[in-house]
Amino acid sequence: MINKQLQVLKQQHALLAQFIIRLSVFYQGYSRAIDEELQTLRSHLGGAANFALAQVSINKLNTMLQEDGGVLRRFKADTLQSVEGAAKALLAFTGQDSANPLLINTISQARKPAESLYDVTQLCVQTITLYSQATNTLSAPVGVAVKNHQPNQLPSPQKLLLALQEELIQLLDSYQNRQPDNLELGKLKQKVTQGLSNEELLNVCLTLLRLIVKDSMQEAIISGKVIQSLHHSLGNLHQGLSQSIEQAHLSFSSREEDSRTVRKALIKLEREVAGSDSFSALKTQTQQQLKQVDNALQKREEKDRREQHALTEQLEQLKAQVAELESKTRYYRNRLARQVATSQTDPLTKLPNRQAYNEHLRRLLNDKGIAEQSLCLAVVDVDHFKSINDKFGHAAGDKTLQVIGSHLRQALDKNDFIARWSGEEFVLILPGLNAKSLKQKLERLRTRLTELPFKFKQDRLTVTASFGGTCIRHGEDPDAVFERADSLLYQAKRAGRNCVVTDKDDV
Ligand SMILES: Nc1nc2c(ncn2[C@@H]2O[C@H](COP(=O)(O)OP(=O)(O)OP(=O)(O)O)[C@@H](O)[C@H]2O)c(=O)[nH]1
Repeated sequence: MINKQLQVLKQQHALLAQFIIRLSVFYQGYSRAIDEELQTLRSHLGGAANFALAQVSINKLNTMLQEDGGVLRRFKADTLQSVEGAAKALLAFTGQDSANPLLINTISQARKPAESLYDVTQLCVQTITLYSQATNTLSAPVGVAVKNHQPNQLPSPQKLLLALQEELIQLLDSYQNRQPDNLELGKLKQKVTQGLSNEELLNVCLTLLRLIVKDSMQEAIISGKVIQSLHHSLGNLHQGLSQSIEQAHLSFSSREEDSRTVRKALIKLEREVAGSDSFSALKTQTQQQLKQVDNALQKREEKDRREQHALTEQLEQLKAQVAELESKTRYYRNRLARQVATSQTDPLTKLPNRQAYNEHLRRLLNDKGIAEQSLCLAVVDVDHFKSINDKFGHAAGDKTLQVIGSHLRQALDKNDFIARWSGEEFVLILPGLNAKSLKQKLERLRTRLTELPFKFKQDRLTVTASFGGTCIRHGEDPDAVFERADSLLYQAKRAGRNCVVTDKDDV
């Protein structure tokens, strides 16, 4: 019986020793004091076991674990709070899509009390993953960064870089349009579209800036020359006119002088007639005086002829100078008109650009007649456009944009306005519509677009677009209207694309 009891005790002792070894392995490295105490306990229980000392050691361990339990609970709560804070900061800083399941899961888990340390560790790992996703997105080259369509939730640095990229492409396009043989511009555009690191992007900005400065200097020199030449022509014209006026004065004085001579001869004749008593003497004197008058009149006639000739010549000269001036101002006016047209036209699609859109909308809003009727705005964005570029090349993408742009323009009414906003995005200004007719009109445009027969290499493809449309409210800021239309477009994208979302739609 005692043997059996001894046997059981030995087994329990071995089990306890094994448990303590496992516990030591588990806790190894957690706390030096606990590590050492567990080692002491193991030595008390090994060989000829000393249970009294083992009990002392167990009591010490008990107290240590109790204290550590409290520390651990506080640590767990603090860590959960930090994880939640970090996830929220991540959301606010990078504007990560709030629909990101990992982010939502992390925030909601961090709000609950953790069951174990493993939960906390897992949460920390999740948060680190989110951070690394965010830093990857932020440091991705601009061209390959995925465009987030929710305008208000775009990560700000990324939003900035995308906007910069779009601006650069537009600028490069307009310069390429003016300087089609400039190979450097072509290369720069290719680089920007393919995606650049921040440093490369800065270099492109710098190159473009130099180009713009050079161009403006040239423009200034040309304008200076034109103004100088206009000034010169005006000077000539002024001189010619002054000469004509001076000539007219001289001619007037000389005419007066001649008239005086004739008048004198006539008075003299009159006196001689009155004082003469001999008919033959009177005849002789009269003949002499008349000869003098005739001479004076002949001289006058001759002078008149000369003056007439000089005047005609001067007038011819003035006419030529005025014609030259006219042609110079016409040239300069046309040049300016061309510059304005170029600066307001998108070089790829030949549609009005963003600047033209801003001016057109401002004009409409200031025009009382139009402002009183309903004015609507729509933003159109080609769906999955990137995949066209990726599959068929950038040139095919360009062609697609040209076809879509010209198709949309043709499908619009006379008073409607279309501009290329940027990339694959167009903006429409549609007067005289209400919410219902706006929706119908956009639906018609959307359907007609899907019917366009696109052929890429051998593939026949349907290209679709998403539409966001809204009516301008009285006195509303144009930027706010655009933002609203853009966020409706975003809803259309989220609803699966190839659809129209207007103000009162529930998606
Ligand atoms: N060929 C060409 N591509 C352009 C031009 N401007 C912008 N892009 C490209 O258009 C693509 C737009 O891609 P995303 O913003 O991801 O949009 P998407 O692929 O249309 O997708 P969703 O809008 O979400 O349906 C980017 O790859 C740009 O590089 C351009 O003038 N010509």
